[in-house]
Amino acid sequence: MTADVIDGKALAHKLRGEMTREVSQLKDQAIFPHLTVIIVGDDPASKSYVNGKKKASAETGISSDIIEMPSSTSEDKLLEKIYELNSDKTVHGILVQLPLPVHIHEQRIIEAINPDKDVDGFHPINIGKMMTGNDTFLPCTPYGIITMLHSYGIQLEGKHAVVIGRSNIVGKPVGQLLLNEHATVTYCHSKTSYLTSFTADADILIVAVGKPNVIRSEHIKQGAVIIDVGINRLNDGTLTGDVDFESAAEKASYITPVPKGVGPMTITMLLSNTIKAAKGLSYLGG
Ligand SMILES: Nc1nc(=O)c2c([nH]1)NC[C@@H]1CN(c3ccc(C(=O)N[C@@H](CCC(=O)O)C(=O)O)cc3)C=[N+]21
Repeated sequence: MTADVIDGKALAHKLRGEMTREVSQLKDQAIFPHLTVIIVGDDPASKSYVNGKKKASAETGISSDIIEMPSSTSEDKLLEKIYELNSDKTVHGILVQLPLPVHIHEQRIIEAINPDKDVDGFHPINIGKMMTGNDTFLPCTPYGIITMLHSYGIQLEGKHAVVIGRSNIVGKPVGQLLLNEHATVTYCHSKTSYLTSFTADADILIVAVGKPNVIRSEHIKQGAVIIDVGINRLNDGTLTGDVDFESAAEKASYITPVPKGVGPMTITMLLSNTIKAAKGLSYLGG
């Protein structure tokens, strides 16, 4: 068997086309969706992601601005900026690019963002709503993964979904969303013993480790769906995932590539959340 390749880029393109039409309708009602991205420091990878977000926003008719702050910025200074954006009625979405410099307490920053503008879906109020299955801003990468699976008609109900990785931005929330879709979910991580005993039973395998080639053909079940969330930049500049694509594709039924898999979907769901914010989702009003 050779897997069907899930084309995240093409799906992202299609969804962005639909969003472009929605944004233009909002503009007719004098609503101008606007996203503000804050980037602290000058990590080249972060800068490149932020530029991707700006470009995708512009293509969809969403205006955006990037606030660049030096890596020496104090936590108080960053909080002040967030409070200012929280009360700015022209700003619908606020995204603080992660990771932040070590002297800034990440959780304190996330909690300072108005949950109604939290287009990353990282605020504890929004995480709580996601966990209880209520309408909210879903974290972009997990939301993109679920959207991909739905769009390819992949059944989740009753399936064994195995998530490798337990970060707050990918592993934990993607497992929760799969559970909400009635999958049976197993979380694996760096301390898991006998990893292959779990991966070999996975109908759906989500790999979010951050190391190339951690999953290969021998880890997976015939016909499994493989979602590769890894983004690893090799010394020669090429981008690669966490999965050995060639060998895994021989056994899988579906597989996502890197690049052009999960990455473009992440940005697309950020745009979707920004549109939702502009339409005025209220965490009190529901
Ligand atoms: N507050 C916050 N929110 C985030 O959503 C967030 C973040 N911080 N920090 C970093 C990660 C990473 N991330 C990516 C988004 C798109 C691609 C993407 O589009 N990748 C392209 C390739 C891009 C390239 O070639 O560099 C692809 O996979 O095809 C990658 C990575 C969002 N993140």
